[in-house]
This record gives sequence, structure tokens and C-alpha cells, in this order.
Amino acid sequence: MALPVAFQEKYRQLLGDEADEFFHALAAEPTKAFRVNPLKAGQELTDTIAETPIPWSRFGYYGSVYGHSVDHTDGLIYSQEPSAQLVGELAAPQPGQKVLDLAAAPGGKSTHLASFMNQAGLLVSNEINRKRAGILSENMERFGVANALVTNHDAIALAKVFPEYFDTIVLDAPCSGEGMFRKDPDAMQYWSADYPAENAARQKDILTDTIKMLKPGGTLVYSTCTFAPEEDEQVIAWLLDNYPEFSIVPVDKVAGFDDGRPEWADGNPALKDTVRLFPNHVAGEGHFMAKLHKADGEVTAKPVKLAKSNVTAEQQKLWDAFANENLTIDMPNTLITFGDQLYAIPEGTPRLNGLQVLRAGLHLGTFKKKRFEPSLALALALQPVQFKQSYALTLDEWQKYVHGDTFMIEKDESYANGWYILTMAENGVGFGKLVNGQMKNFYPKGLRFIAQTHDK
Ligand SMILES: C[S@@+](CC[C@H](N)C(=O)[O-])C[C@H]1O[C@@H](n2cnc3c(N)ncnc32)[C@H](O)[C@@H]1O
Repeated sequence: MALPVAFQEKYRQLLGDEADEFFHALAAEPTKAFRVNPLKAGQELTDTIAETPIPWSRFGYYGSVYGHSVDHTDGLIYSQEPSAQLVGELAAPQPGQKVLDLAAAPGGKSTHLASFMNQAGLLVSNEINRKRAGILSENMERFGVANALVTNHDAIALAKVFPEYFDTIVLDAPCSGEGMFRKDPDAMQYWSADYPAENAARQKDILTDTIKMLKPGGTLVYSTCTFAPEEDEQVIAWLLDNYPEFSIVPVDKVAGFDDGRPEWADGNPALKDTVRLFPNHVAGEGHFMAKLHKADGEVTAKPVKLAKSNVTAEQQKLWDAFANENLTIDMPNTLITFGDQLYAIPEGTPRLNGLQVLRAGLHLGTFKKKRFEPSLALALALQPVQFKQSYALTLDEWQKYVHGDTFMIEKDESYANGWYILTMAENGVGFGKLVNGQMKNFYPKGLRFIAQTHDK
């Protein structure tokens, strides 16, 4: 598909002599990459090739991801193009922090933020679109994230619940998507000469509410996947003008990163410290990012009220029995239920009344009549040593497992009856219940698939 004529005229004017090289890069193949998940116990790739490391991303490699591979299915890898991997690096939250990813679906930045947090603190992964929020929630589960709330709100509603609450906020803003033209040619269909200005107005609206949720002294990372100055430097110039408590934190640049362009906004020289990624300068798609600091000061908002456990004595008994029999660790978190679903909520979780929550921390499992059944999310989030009985699947058994089949275990040694965390390459892939050599299958029906033998 050809680049829109008005787009070409605009960037010929902005980029001058470099425009042809830029258009040429936009006609080339997109760059494929992924991140390896440091939350997982096993770090060896089974059926994915890590070509070369991405210089600016500590978990990132060039290479492509096969959706039904072992590595992808158990959440050891997440497909994310290289430039997008700089966003999480700029935010790099500490374990224990309170972190918001405001526009989070499908989960590239959220899974990356969780990688830094090491299951400690609270990550709120929010997405305004309900269907996309569902995909986000599944991706957070696959990645084994235990400390995230997945919510479905706009920034206005969220700001009422979380005033001056977060240490770090990422706003990966909805944008005109020019940087994704070669990855997603459909993005060109929506583009018009006015589209960047329309997006900029929306970005300013969202920012106005988003910044209310940042603590004094906190960090905001703003990013877009567009080249449009209206949505990039001009939005940051607007923020600095209207909210003088914000200042730009310079981005450390590696070879191929471009400075922000003050002359494409109001000339404020600080805008140079933002970063642009052009596909003709880096092996990655088009992006813009700014890291901002909110001035230190007193929090004036009332502290949020914390969520309390609502489990009944009967439910607590069933969970305790399951945990005592099967876990090698204590679960210190507060337990809450939604219907018959049990969750361990992250520390510092506020009262959830009135919030649309798709995932409230770690989904532990489901109460059935007089028993407790563990969830896939628990198997994906636990280190296998945290579960008393584990069983390392052969590739053939894994293929049967993800297909939903019950199977006789292949190993000769005697295995006691009961719950097992099933593993591949030292990572949990799900639960099975062994009854006299037969492994009952608990892989969720909606996720089952026919696995094909897949070489690296
Ligand atoms: C660039 S995408 C986010 C990509 C995501 N951060 C990732 O890394 O996977 C922008 C998201 O903003 C959402 N969005 C659209 N309008 C919004 C609004 N008014 N407020 C908040 N989010 C919005 C879109 O549904 C979309 O999922």
C-alpha cells in the first residue's frame, strides 16, 4: 500500500534530504523481536531463536515468535517490536512501587513493567476498550504476573479512585500510528492530514486526568508510535506550559536514537531530551518517548482505603487445605473472591467497589462443591519449586496437555496421586491431577489447541 500523498508531502518538508531514505524504510519489512520473561524460573528457550540482543532492552532479542510454541504458550516470551521495548526501559519501575499503565492493551508495556517489579508492589494495567482489556488480562496471565490489577476504565474514572497514588505512570497513548504503517498497513486507511491534530486533542485530554494520579516526585513516561510532531513534541510542550511542576528527564541515547525536535514544537530546547526512533536509523518501528519528573511535594489527596478480605470461613478452610497440601510457600496476600473465583490481591490494593476489574492480582482458582480447583494463572505465576509435586512433561505429553487430553504418564518411576504442577523447561504450564498413572487435564477449554511439532 502506498503512503498517503499528504503524509509524503508533510515529511518531505520536515525531513528534507532524508525523506527518501525514510520513505524507503517505511516500505521495508517490519522488524520482529521479543522479550524473555525474567519472572519465569526456566530461562532456556525451547523452540524460539534469539538472534541478537536489542542494544537498549535488557530482556529483548531480535527474532520471531510462533504463537503455539512452548515458549510463547508458557509465557517465557512476549512478542514486541524493538522500539516499543524502550518504553518499559525508560519507566523501569522498582519492585514495591505503585505503577499505572493507562492504555495497556494488549499488554506489551504492562508485561514489560511487571518484568522489572518482580511480583512486588502494585501494577494497575488499564484499558478503556472492554474486548482489548480481555486480551490484556489473558496476556498478563500467560506472563505469570501476580501483582497486577487489570481494569477497564477511562482516565477520568480512574483518577477519582487513584488521586496522587502512583510512583510511575506510563501513558502509551492512542495515536495516529504512523510508526506502525509497515507493521500494520491498515493504519494508513485511517490516516488523514487532520488525524494527528485530532489525536493530539485526545492525548491532551487523557494526560489532564492521567497526571492527577501521579504522586509528587513521580515519573511519567509518555509514548506514541507516530512521527507526527502534533502528538509528540507539541503535546509535551503543551504539558510543560500548562503544568510547570513537570520537567523532562533526559533520555540516555544509544546509536541510532534521535533527539526530540524543539523546532517542530515551540522551540523549548528541553524537548531535545525526548527521543525519536526512526526506522531508517534503528532496527525497529517508529516511536516517540518523553520521560518526565513531577516536582517533589506533599501529597494532598486523601489516602485510598485498602481492600479487605471477603472470603467466608468455609472458603478459607478449603483454600487452606489446598495450600497446606500443595504449596511450599505461604501466600501472605489478602484473599478476595468474586463469586466462586478466588484471588490474592497485591499489597496496597484499594477498595475495588465501583471499579471494573478483570483480574484482581493472582487468580488462585475456583471453589467447586466442597473443594478447590487451582487455576492456570497459578501454575503460570508460581515457580515450580513452590508447588510440592511437579511433573516434567515430555514434548509429546505437552502436546496432549494443551490439546486437552487426559494421558497415561510416560515415566516409569512411581508418582503419588494428587495435584501436580506440569512443567516444560522448568516452567509451569498448567495443573494436572494424577490418578493411578493417569493425568487428568485442567488446561482451560478456551485455550486448547493442536500443537504442531515446531523447530526453532
Ligand atoms: C498504543 S495502544 C496501547 C498499546 C499497549 N500499551 C501495549 O504496549 O501493548 C493505545 C491504547 O489506548 C486505548 N485508548 C483509546 N482511547 C483511549 C482513551 N480515551 N483513554 C485511554 N485509552 C484509550 C486503545 O484502546 C489502545 O488499546
